[in-house]
Amino acid sequence: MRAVHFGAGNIGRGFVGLILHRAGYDVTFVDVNPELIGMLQQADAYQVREVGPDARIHTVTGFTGIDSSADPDAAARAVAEADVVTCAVGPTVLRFIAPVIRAGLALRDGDPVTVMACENAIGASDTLRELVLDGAPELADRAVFANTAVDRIIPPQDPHGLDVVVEDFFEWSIDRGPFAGTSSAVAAPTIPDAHFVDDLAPFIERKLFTVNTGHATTAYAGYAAGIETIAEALQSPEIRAAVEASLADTSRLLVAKFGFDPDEHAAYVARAIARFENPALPDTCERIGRQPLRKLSRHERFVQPAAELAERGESADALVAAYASALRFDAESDEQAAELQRLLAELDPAAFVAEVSGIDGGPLQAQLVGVVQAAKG
Ligand SMILES: NC(=O)c1ccc[n+]([C@@H]2O[C@H](COP(=O)([O-])OP(=O)(O)OC[C@H]3O[C@@H](n4cnc5c(N)ncnc54)[C@H](O)[C@@H]3O)[C@@H](O)[C@H]2O)c1
Ligand SMILES: O=P(O)(O)OC[C@@H](O)[C@@H](O)[C@H](O)[C@H](O)CO
Repeated sequence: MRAVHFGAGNIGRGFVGLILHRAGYDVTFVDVNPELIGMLQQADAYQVREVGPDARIHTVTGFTGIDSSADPDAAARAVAEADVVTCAVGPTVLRFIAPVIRAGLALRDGDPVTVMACENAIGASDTLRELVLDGAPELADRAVFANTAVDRIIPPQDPHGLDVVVEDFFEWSIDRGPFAGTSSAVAAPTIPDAHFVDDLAPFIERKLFTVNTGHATTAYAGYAAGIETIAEALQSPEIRAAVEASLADTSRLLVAKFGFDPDEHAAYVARAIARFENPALPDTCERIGRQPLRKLSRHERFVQPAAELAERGESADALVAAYASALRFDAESDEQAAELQRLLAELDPAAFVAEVSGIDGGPLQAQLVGVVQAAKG
C-alpha cells in the first residue's frame, strides 16, 4: 500500500508518516524544501524518539521524497497511484497543494483515493476538497475527503536531520461519515493507531479549544513576558492562572455543547496542561504563537469559542484577555506578526476586529474593540 503525504515537517515525519508506516504503508513525502527531500531520498530510515513517561523509539523505513516545486508532475503521478493522500502543511498552504492533488486525480484510473488533511483547523479536508475541485468538479468521484483531528506536540527540530523528538502522547481521530452510507461507498483505510468516529465535531473542537487554546494562551502571555519556552511560562503563577481561566471558558462551552462528562473533561484539561509542562519537550512560545493572524481569525482557538459563549449570554473574559495578549506578538521570524502589528497600527479598532477576527456586531464585538483600542495605546 502506498501513501502520499504532503509536508514532511514535524507532524509529517513525527506523526502521520510514522502512523502510516506502522499501518503498513510505504510513504512518499512531498515537500517544497529541497534539503529535506534530498535527505528523505538518501536515507533508508529515520527515528521518532518520544519523550515522557511512556516514551518509546520508533524507526520509520520504506519512504521516499518528491520535491513538488522542482517536479510537480512526479508529485501528481504519485497521487494518481496512491491508496491514501494526507497532508500536514498548515491551513494557509492547502491552496498551494490543491493544484498538485487535482493534477493527480486527473491522471487517476482506479478506485477513489482517500484524502485526509491533518491540520489544526475545523473541516480542513472539506476546505482542501473545495480547493481541489475548484474548476474540476468532474473529479469529485475520484477521491473521498475525510476530516480529521490530530494531536501530538512536536517542538522545533534540527532542520539538518530527519529524526524527530515528539511527546509520548498522540491521538488521530478520523470522520467515518465519508466512508459510509451507500453500497458503492469506499472502504475506510485500515490505520490501527487512528480511531474512526461517527461525529468528528466533539473531537476536533475539544482538541482545538483545549490543547490549542491553552497552548496559545500560554505562548502569547509567555512571549509578552519575555519567556522563551512553554514549560517555563507555565511556572509563572499569573500565566498559569490565565491559561486555567481560558480553559475554564472553553470547558463551559464544550461541556454544554457536547455533553461531555464534567469530570472527564476536567481530566482532559489537566492532561493538556501537564503535556505543555513536559520538561523534556523544548517547545517555544514563538512556535506556539506562530501565524497570529490565523490564530486570531473567526473560527480559531480564541474567537470561535468566545463568540459561541457570547451568543449563549455567557462571559468569555479570559479568552478576550488571551486575545489581548496575542496582540503583543511581534516575533521577527514571523511574517504574520509583522502584518498583525501593521494592521494594529493602521486600522481603527472596529475595522481591525472585523478584518482580522470576522466580528462585526454581536455581543463580543465591544469587548474585542476595547482590547484592540487599549493595545493601540
Ligand atoms: N507540530 C505540532 O505540534 C502539531 C501538532 C498537531 C497538528 N499540527 C498541524 O500540522 C500542520 C503542520 O505543522 P508542523 O508543525 O508539522 O509544521 P512544519 O513547518 O514542521 O511542517 C510543514 C511542512 O510543510 C512543507 N510545505 C510548505 N509548503 C508546502 C507545499 N506547497 N507543498 C508541500 N509541502 C509544503 C514545509 O516545507 C514543511 O516541511 C499544521 O497545520 C499544524 O497546525 C502541528
Ligand atoms: O500548529 P498551530 O500553529 O496551529 O498551533 C501551535 C501548537 O498549539 C500546535 O502545533 C500543538 O503543538 C498541536 O496542535 C498539539 O497537537
